[in-house]
Amino acid sequence: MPDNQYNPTRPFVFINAAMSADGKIATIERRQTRISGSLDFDRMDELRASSDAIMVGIGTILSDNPSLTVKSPQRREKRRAGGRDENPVRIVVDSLARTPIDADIFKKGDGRRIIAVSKSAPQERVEEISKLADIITAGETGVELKRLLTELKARGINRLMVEGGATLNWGLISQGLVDEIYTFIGNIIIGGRTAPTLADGEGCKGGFCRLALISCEKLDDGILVKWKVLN
Ligand SMILES: NC(=O)c1ccc[n+]([C@@H]2O[C@H](COP(=O)([O-])OP(=O)(O)OC[C@H]3O[C@@H](n4cnc5c(N)ncnc54)[C@H](O)[C@@H]3O)[C@@H](O)[C@H]2O)c1
Ligand SMILES: Nc1nc(=O)c(N)c(NC[C@H](O)[C@H](O)[C@H](O)COP(=O)(O)O)[nH]1
Repeated sequence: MPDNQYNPTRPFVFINAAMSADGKIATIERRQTRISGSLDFDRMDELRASSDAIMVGIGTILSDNPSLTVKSPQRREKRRAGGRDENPVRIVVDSLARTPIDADIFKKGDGRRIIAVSKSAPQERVEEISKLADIITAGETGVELKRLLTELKARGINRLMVEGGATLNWGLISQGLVDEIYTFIGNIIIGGRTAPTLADGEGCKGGFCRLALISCEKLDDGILVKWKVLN
């Protein structure tokens, strides 16, 4: 799998997501729904194990409370044998430092965590979280994603997996900061006008983000589609 080590300013960035046949990644209540089958979860685990870091938005932490750990003991062992932590660095884009201190990303698994905040984050929350994670401050009110990625590259992160959600995906795609997108499309319809999709945010007003198809294959009871982002 390619790494854009030729890009000196940011890591190779790919988004991995599961969506329903109607393009939703969760319900209107933003409740997590099982879309993937076991083969897709295993593929996702391999992607986690092959990445230097995994990034999510605070919305995903608050609704799903993911641990973002590598599940397979063999894959964790392989990472350790290669001199790396058994889990990739876990990163939350969290402008106001709202990540709960009892979140599973802190409670489960070994490895480093980074919480990316803005200058508007309350100081006492930042201090509390800094006991559990490194803090990167980038931006005045929201996290400046381009600056954050530059900082991550400087810290040795060359391959970054993004696991949503809809707002963070949009932020990265709309700023031309994504190299590839992998979507598992499952055999359910979720529906709902306000249910999150792969990319929400403001939406394109002109100039759409163009993609080139890398591959498309049947997996579990759905399909896995891989795209290269042309920008
Ligand atoms: N099916 C899947 O593969 C999958 C994966 C992850 C999440 N989800 C779903 O996505 C939903 C969460 O998505 P969401 O859109 O509510 O939240 P999100 O996870 O995308 O987090 C968005 C938040 O990140 C913060 N942020 C700071 N700076 C930002 C910037 N520059 N750009 C974008 N965001 C920035 C903001 O507080 C923003 O509200 C949940 O329902 C979850 O279940 C599904
Ligand atoms: N790939 C994927 N398929 C799904 O069917 C689904 N519902 C999610 N939802 C996103 C969720 O936030 C995480 O991807 C993990 O599924 C959480 O579990 P972890 O404790 O981190 O392993 N993701």
